[in-house]
Amino acid sequence: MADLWQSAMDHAVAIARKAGETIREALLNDRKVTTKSSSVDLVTQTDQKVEKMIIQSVKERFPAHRFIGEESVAAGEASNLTTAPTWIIDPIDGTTNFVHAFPFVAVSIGFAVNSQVEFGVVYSCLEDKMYTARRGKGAFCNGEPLQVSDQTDVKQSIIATEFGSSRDPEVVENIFSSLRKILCIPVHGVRGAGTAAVNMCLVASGSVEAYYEIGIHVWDVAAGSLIVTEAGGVLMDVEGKNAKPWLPNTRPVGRNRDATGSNPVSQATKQIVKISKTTLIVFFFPRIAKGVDTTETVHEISVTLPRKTENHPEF
Ligand SMILES: O=P(O)(O)O[C@H]1[C@H](O)[C@@H](O)[C@H](O)[C@@H](O)[C@@H]1O
Ligand SMILES: [Mg+2]
Repeated sequence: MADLWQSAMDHAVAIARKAGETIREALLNDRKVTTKSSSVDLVTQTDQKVEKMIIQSVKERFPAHRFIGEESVAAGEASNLTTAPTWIIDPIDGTTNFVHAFPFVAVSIGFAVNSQVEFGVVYSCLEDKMYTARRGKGAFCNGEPLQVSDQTDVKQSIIATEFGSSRDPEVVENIFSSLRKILCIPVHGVRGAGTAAVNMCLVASGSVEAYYEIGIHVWDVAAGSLIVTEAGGVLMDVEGKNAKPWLPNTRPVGRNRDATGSNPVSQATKQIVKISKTTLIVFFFPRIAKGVDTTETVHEISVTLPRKTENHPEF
């Protein structure tokens, strides 16, 4: 049977490549930087230009499709995922890298129908690496199949993470408290490419065993989530259930907090230490909405294990 979404996926790959060219050209010129939610949450005209270019081109080809784009949401558009075919776009994932010419910058395009990601495309444009995944058909980098690491000892692992763009002391404290616990497992190392999408592709490639981040958006992870799962990884929430990080507002953090009266980040870290004996991890803390304190809105943790399992271990 013909694949209903293959032509959309082909279009996503082509437009991501074109966007990458625009980004590479822009790197040769001055980059005008402004800020969004904080003084370290950067945006450039290239982010906006690339997003417009992608949306325009998709609209011409697929006029009924919908969009959630990082810069459109920043400009005031709603970030609602319905059952309709929806393109979830981060035109430049790793804007801070782009501003500083740090060499990991990605175009991330996820495509969801009925709240399920059908394909994901992450183009790491300075490395010229095109990561793709189609639901049920595997994950690839430049056409080569991807497989997550088969390492099962967290003490032999590299964990990827990012520090995010909040400098709120409580958020920073949470980040360091998690990091300290992870380093002291101990793990071989902690790394960060500066882009959530590339970090997830590094999990899919088996270059790092796990990735976690506090305060992430749907456009950062929509494409990467499918690339990870199609490469054999798993996304899990705090309770060890399959997480769907592309769905906003799945579980308010307030409940996690209220349940135990303690910080969800340290709870999560305890669980990681628990599960680290047999598994490796990715966990996210998606932000629910703009302008809401991350420490209050941390609501979900996803975990990636090196091997896909139907029944996740009990935590
Ligand atoms: O570069 P953008 O698209 O702003 O995405 C970044 C995200 O906002 C940060 O929280 C993360 O730390 C980065 O890894 C993302 O890539
Ligand atoms: Mg971005």
